[in-house]
Amino acid sequence: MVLRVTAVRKSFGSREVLRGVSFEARAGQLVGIVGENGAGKTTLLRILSGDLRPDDGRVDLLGTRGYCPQHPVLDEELTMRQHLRLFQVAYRLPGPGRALRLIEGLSAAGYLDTPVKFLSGGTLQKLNLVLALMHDPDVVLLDEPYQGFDWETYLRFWDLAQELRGRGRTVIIISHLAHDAARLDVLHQLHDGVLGPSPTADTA
Ligand SMILES: Nc1ncnc2c1ncn2[C@@H]1O[C@H](COP(=O)(O)OP(=O)(O)OP(=O)(O)O)[C@@H](O)[C@H]1O
Repeated sequence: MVLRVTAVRKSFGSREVLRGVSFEARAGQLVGIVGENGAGKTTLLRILSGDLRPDDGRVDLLGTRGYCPQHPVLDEELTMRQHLRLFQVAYRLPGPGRALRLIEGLSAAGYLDTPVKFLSGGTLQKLNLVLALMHDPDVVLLDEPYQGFDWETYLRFWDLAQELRGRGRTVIIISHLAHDAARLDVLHQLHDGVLGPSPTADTA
């Protein structure tokens, strides 16, 4: 098991958002987590990424992780290429090759030298996604990764997800839409602070 989440609890003040979330994911699995607005999906993903500590419970994760947050954390003044360089150093990668191939695959190479403040929402999201994938992590945590993508890019995203899966990566995708169920191996629904099978999932 690459990822094991056991009885994770998290409250904000008196609001109990996660009330004992448990699930497991294997290498080469595409796992979806859906739930209504405010259900706690982002909170759960932040805990999996190590960005937020749970009040109780544990997360066991083998290998490296890549996190694509819902709201990109980028420097407005820097270009795409400068961001890739910063993350290349942070991840200790020998070169930008994989990042540039990902950018190319998402049809964003034309914006490499554009400062982030001038990028469209969809292009910004492409950069956000590439920063999570460029070190080819074992576990990929994606918070609504295709928001703002046009249809072509949305399809390319799913090709990319399948490619990661084929190479044994574990991909956790948060969405508030259940219509991607058929593309996933497992679909969980976060409801009332716990995970259950989604009523629309038939692929588990
Ligand atoms: N840092 C925080 N401080 C206080 N409350 C928070 C904090 N982060 C999240 N919450 C609350 O926790 C609840 C779950 O929020 P979260 O963002 O995890 O939901 P979500 O399922 O991702 O929602 P959406 O689909 O709208 O993105 C919400 O009621 C939110 O207001």
